[in-house]
Amino acid sequence: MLDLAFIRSNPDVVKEAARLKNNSIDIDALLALDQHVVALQHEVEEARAKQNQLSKGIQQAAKEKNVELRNNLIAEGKKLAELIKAKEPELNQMTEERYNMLLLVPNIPDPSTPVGKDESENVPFKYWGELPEFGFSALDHYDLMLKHNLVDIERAVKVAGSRSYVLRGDAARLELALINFAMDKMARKGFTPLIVPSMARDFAFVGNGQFPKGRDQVYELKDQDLFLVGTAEVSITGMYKDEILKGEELPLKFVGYSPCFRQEAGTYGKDTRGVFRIHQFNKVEQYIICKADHEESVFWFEQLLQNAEELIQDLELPYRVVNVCTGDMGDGKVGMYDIECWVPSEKRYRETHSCSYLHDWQARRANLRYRDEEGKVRFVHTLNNTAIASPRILIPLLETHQQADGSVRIPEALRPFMGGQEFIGRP
Ligand SMILES: Nc1ncnc2c1ncn2[C@@H]1O[C@H](COS(=O)(=O)NC(=O)[C@@H](N)CO)[C@@H](O)[C@H]1O
Repeated sequence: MLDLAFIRSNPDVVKEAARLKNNSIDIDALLALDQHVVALQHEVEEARAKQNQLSKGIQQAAKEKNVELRNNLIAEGKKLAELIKAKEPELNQMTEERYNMLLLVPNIPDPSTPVGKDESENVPFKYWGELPEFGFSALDHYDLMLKHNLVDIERAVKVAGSRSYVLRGDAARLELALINFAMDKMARKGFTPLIVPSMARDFAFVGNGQFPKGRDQVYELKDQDLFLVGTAEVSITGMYKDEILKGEELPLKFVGYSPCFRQEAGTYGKDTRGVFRIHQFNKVEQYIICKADHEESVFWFEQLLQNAEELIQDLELPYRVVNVCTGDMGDGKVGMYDIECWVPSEKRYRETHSCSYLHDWQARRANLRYRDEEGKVRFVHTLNNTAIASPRILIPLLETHQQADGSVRIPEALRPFMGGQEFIGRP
């Protein structure tokens, strides 16, 4: 959410941001509604102030035994009370309507964000790693998993329906190893490990930006104010709601693990092979709460990217980084980098990480604040990036490290988390 004062004084900037982000919000309608609310608020406050004066007048008249004046003033007070009674419900209803519209206003993209209509216009700006030349007919991730009995989709579908899977044997161990590997590396970088709830209340989804838009991607628990998170980001954003953090304790640096749940509405028929796009997966999330300063946010934005790059380089996976364009980045972002790992079977890069900075757009929605060095209470800035998401990362990992004999080499960095094991599929 943007500051209403900012929208009032920069309507064209906000309209341009909405246009660039394919966001259909009507800023003129919002500002007209806002003017209506302000006028009505003023009317009700005026009436209230008059009422206070009147009650003083009534007391004074009573003291002076001036019955006629007292009766007139009481009658006037009654008229004011009726006016307030009539206007208040309308004021509350329009204030709610204005708030709901404010939730739909996108953040302003940084000038360095490429302008584009969709992901085809994201701009790759960094490549790392030699693309693998196999010299044998390489298998895709699903065939590799079937070959080594590492997955059971049929039985998972029996239990949980489409886009579900069972990881078996070394794939199950590999996923746990990757989670541990990521949590361990990030903890050594001073990020506080968290294991957060995968169920969260409505306010956490509104605060994070998943509600109201994107609600169709979220599983709801029947008859409770509880929903399944699609990312630990939602739970962490909700944790500090309404608190006032001390400036000196910022930045808060978290590495949060949680199972993640997504309806994947609108992706019917897309990425249906294997475990690329599923309803439930596990993710280790980097999350920063920092002071409200653009340079500080940009610093952490680059840090979060670098952390993820280090993790991927440790896994010896060729990748590229793309600067996500305005049409693909979503409402809340100021800037966004996706990391895409090379998937040999598809001969293209596929997304494995997503890194964003949002200034105070989430903080304003979730009421996340801090007291700055001047003692002023301000909204914080928030940022997030994937550290590891599995089984998505298993796809480039298994394919890239497959050997001629069909076994898969486990990267050095991962071996300590796999009991020192060097291969999958070798005795
Ligand atoms: N339906 C899905 N199935 C498997 N993996 C997924 C799915 N949705 C997202 N992911 C993985 O989770 C990563 C982060 O998801 S994201 O929506 O892009 N971004 C976030 O959730 C942010 N909180 C940063 O992690 C993706 O890059 C991808 O690796």
